[in-house]
Amino acid sequence: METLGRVLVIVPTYNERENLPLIVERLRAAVPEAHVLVADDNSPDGTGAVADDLAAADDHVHVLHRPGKEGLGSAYIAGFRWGLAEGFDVLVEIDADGSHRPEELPKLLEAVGEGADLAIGSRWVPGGKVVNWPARREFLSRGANIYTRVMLGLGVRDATAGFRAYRAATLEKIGLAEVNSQGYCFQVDLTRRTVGNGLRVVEVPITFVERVHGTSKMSGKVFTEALWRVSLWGVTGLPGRFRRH
Ligand SMILES: Nc1nc2c(ncn2[C@@H]2O[C@H](COP(=O)(O)OP(=O)(O)O[C@H]3O[C@H](CO)[C@@H](O)[C@H](O)[C@@H]3O)[C@@H](O)[C@H]2O)c(=O)[nH]1
Repeated sequence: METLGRVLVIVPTYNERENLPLIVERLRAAVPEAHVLVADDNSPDGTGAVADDLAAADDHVHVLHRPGKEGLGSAYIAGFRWGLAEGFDVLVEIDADGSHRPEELPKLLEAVGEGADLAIGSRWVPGGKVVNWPARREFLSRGANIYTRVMLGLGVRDATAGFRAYRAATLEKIGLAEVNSQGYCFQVDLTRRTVGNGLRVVEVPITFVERVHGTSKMSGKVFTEALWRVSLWGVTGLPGRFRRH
C-alpha cells in the first residue's frame, strides 16, 4: 500500500451545533494524523462559533466561514479549494451528523492507498447497510441510485453517497471550476466526472446511521435539482464527454 500523504477531512455544516463536537472528536480519534476543515454557512444556531472553539483548542482543526447557506456542493468546493491550496494529498467528505462513522474512514483511506482515485463509502454494495432510516428515505435513496444508474451508466451503486475520499489529483483533473450543482446531486456530478475521466472508483461497504440530533437538509428543492440534472446529464451525453485528456 502506498503512503497517502496529508489527509484533510471536510465537514460541511448547517445548524449542526450539537453534532459538530462529537464528529470532530471521533474523527480525531479515528485518524489522528488527519486535519479537519469545518465549512460552515453562517448557521443560525451558532455552529460557526462552536467550530471556532474547536479550532482554538486543536491545531488540526480549521474553519471556513461562508456568508450564508449556499448548498452542500458549494461548501465542498470551497473546502476542496482550501485543501488543494494548502497542499493536502487526500480530501475526504463526511456529514457532520454522525450518519457516516469516522471509525470507517480508515477503510476508505486504505482503498485510496491501494489505488483508488475515489473511494466511496457505499450503502448499496454487499456488506453496506443503513440503520434507523425511515422507509421513505431508503426508498428515495435506492430509487435515486437506480435512476442514476439507468440514466448515466456509471457502474456505481451509491452515486449519491456523501462519505468519500478523493486523491487531490482526482479533484484537479475533473474540472471543479465547471461544477455548479448545489444539493446532493453534487455527489452524482463528481462521480460522473471521475468515471468520465477514466479514473478508478472503488465502493467500500459502510453502515449509514440516521442522525440523532438536528434535522436533514433534504428538501423538495434538493430533490428536484437532482432529478432534472441527472435527466439532463443522461440525455445530453455519456460520462466520456467530460474527459479532459
Ligand atoms: N455548509 C453547508 N452544509 C450543508 C448544507 N446543506 C447540508 N449541509 C451539511 O451537509 C451534511 C449532509 O446534510 P444532511 O441534511 O444531514 O444530509 P442527509 O439528508 O442525511 O443526506 C445524506 O444522504 C444524501 C443522499 O444519499 C447524501 O447525498 C448526503 O451527502 C448525505 O450523506 C450535514 O453535515 C449538513 O449540515 C449547506 O447548504 N451548507
